[in-house]
Parts: sequence; C-alpha cells; structure tokens
Amino acid sequence: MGSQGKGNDADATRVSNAIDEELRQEREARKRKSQREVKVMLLGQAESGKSTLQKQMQLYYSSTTLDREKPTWKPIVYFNILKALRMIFEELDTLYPAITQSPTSTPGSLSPVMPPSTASSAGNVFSYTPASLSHSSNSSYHSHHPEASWTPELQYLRSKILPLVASEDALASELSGGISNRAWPLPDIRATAAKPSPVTNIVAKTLLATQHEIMEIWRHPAVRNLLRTNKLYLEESAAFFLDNIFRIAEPEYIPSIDDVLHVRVQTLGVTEHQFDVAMGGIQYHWQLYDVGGARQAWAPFFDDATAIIFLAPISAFDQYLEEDPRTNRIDDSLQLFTVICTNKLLSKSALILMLNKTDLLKQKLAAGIKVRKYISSYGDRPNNYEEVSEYFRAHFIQVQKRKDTSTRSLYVHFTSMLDIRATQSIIVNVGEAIMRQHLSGVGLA
Ligand SMILES: Nc1nc2c(ncn2[C@@H]2O[C@H](COP(=O)(O)OP(=O)(O)OP(=O)(O)O)[C@@H](O)[C@H]2O)c(=O)[nH]1
Ligand SMILES: [Mg+2]
Repeated sequence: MGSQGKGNDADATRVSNAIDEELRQEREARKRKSQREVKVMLLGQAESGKSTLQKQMQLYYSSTTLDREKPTWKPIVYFNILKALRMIFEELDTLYPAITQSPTSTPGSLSPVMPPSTASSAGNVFSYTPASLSHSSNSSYHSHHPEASWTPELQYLRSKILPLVASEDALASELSGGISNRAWPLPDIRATAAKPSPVTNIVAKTLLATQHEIMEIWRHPAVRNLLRTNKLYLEESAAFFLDNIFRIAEPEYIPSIDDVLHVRVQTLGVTEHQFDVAMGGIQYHWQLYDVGGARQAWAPFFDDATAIIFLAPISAFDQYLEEDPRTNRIDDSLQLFTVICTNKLLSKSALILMLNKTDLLKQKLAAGIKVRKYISSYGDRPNNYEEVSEYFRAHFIQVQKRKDTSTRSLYVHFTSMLDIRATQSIIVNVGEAIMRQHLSGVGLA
C-alpha cells in the first residue's frame, strides 16, 4: 500500500508539474500575443467618418485587401445613387404633382445631354453654390423656361428613371441577405455583396440605359433650385456619384478607391477589422473596432483598448440630429466627447481627436454660411476657416482639460478623410502615437 501510495504521489507530482508548465507556457504565449495586440476604437456621432477612416487605415496598412474588395462595393455605389434619385423625386413629386402623370408625348424641348467629359467635371453644385453664382448661371434658363414648361420634361425623365428607383428595395434586400426594407441600415454588406447578384446586374443594365436621363434630372434647374434653397438635402456622397454617373454606368465599371471612400453605409453595431502592422521589425496585430450607433453599452468591452480615435465632423455646425432636431450636431459631438473623456473604463486608452470634414467646412464658409447663425456663442468673430476651426478645436480641448478622468495628453488633427494623401500622412503620425502608448502599456518602453 505504502509503496503504491508513493508511486501515486510521484505520478501526481509529475502530472501537476506538467500542467504547471503547460499553464506557464500558455501564459507566456498569451502575454507574447497580448504584447503584439493593439486594440483601436473609432468613436463619434453618426456620419462623422469612422468607417471612412477605417477604409483609409486599410488602404495604408493593407492596401491589397482594399483593392480586392473594390468590386464588392459596386452594388453599394448603385444603392447610394438609387437612394439619391428617390429623394430627388420624392421632393419633385411634392412640388410639381403634375409630373406624376404619365407623359403624353416625348417633349422635343429637352436640353441636350452633356458629353461625359464635361459632365463629370462640372460638379460642385451641391447645396453650397454661392447664391450670386447660381443665380447668374440659372437666370438665362429661367427667362426661356418658366417653371410650368418643366412639367413635360420632368414627367418624361421621371417615367424613364422610375423603374430604376423602384429596384432600390430589391437591391437592399439582396445586399442585406433578404431583409427588404430600405429604411434599415444595411448590415456589413461586404460579405453578401460578393455573392452572385441578379438584382445588381439588372440595376447595372438599367443604369446604362438611363444614364443620360439621370444626368439630365441631376442638372435640371428644378433640382438645382431645390438644392440651392435647401428644400432637398441629399447625403454628402450623392453629388459625387451623380456627377460621375457616366463613368459609373459603364458596363465594366469597378469602383475606384475614391468611390469606396465616398460610399455611405450606416454601420450597425460594432464591426471589427484586423490587419498586421510591422513596426521596428515586429509584426503587431491591430484590431480596429468601428462602433456605429449605440453609445454607452459597449464601453465595458473595450476597457483594454490601446487607443480611442474620436471623430467630430466640424462641418456640421449648421446641421441638427435626425432623432432630435433641436440638438446641433457640434453640440452633440462635444457631449459625446465629454462622455468618452469621463468614462473611467476608457481612461487608460490614448485619446486622439480628429476634427473631420474640414473640406466641407471650408466650402460652407466660402458659400457665406454664418457660424453665428447656428452657434450664437461664436459672436462677431470672423467667419473664416482659420478662426472657425480654431474655435471648435479650443472647445474640444477645453472639454478634455476640464473633464478627463486621466492625465493623458490629447492628440488633435484636422482631417479631410476623402483626401488620400493628407489622411495617409496623419495615419502614420497617429500610428506612431498608438504604438508608443501600446509599448508603454505592456512595459516595453
Ligand atoms: N466631404 C467629406 N466627406 C466625408 C469626410 N469623411 C467622411 N465623409 C463622408 O461622409 C459620409 C459618412 O461617413 P462614414 O464613414 O460612413 O460615417 P460613420 O461615422 O461611419 O457613420 P455611422 O456608421 O453611421 O456611425 C460618407 O459618405 C463619407 O464618404 C470628409 O472629411 N469630407
Ligand atoms: Mg460607419
């Protein structure tokens, strides 16, 4: 019995040592792995540019994967176009109810369609055309074409384009794997967009057949008027895609990187993107979390995040929240930034602030839109880009100084996320700051 007991003890010790060793190795491996793992969160209000930054980071760190994805963005570009056309016609139908009747004859008075080369470069007529300019360019048209005479041509264009608009729901359904409701945001569509897609093919053919009518409605003075008077508010990507309709309607069309950056799809929940980043001869594994929608519930899952990149679109000073039309979007960004700064769970993360959409801010200011009209505290300060951007920057910095629960520093960048060159150099800079934080966090710096 005794000797048997001893044998058992020895066995047990051996087994226990082996388990200890295994656990030690696992711990080591986990530690090594966590030393290589960098978690970055993208935060900011809806449409602040988080997903666009994610694409820019993918372009910088893993450009071949973004290149491979390009064809899968095609139906989503179509989807953005169809939505814009639907919104245009919803507004036209209300304003000119007569156009909803079927056309009696094809009007001979249709203005000639622009050739693709001039058409694609003649854009920039979104809502911010200076009033003086748009007035002079439209006045001669007005004198020959009183609004009543628009009815037959609008009727005709509507009847041509309507079948395309009608396929919006089917396209949404195809993209979202069977959920047919265009009001719903699409889930991460890149997976489903890669599958064979009969609706996408039909939409492509219809686009090809109606491209001239689309350009014509997009250029039509009735639509220009709606945009100029802000009766029609299109998503920011709409003008870009409609200006480029001839290129997009080509049968061999594959979205360019520029197109991919312009696409607008609302992110649902949290999407995760991974890529390997080589720095100092070591491969780090970056996990990028693009957090759309819900605001607070996610915080506990990210208490070990290396860095938070907060995006605030400072062009949005004249916009209000969709869900609460009394809240100015800059105010909302400041509130959300306060929540992030004061959240103890996130206090160990590096904090990077990107004041985004500076290109749109410049356009709005150049068009004479006054900040004071929307933000009374702006007072009599000059309404130029330098003053306005500095004013917003100071406000965000002040929030962090006063409210931050940690003593971390704040990295601030002005960004224009559709500008590839400028954004790529900011990504290098931000990447270095994130790696410094990571290395100090794992005790290597
Ligand atoms: N002009 C301009 N447009 C931008 C800029 N950054 C992003 N956009 C556009 O703004 C729209 C919204 O950008 P997203 O990246 O989808 O915004 P998001 O923060 O991911 O939005 P949610 O997923 O709804 O939370 C897209 O059409 C982008 O192309 C910018 O700096 N300038
Ligand atoms: Mg998004």
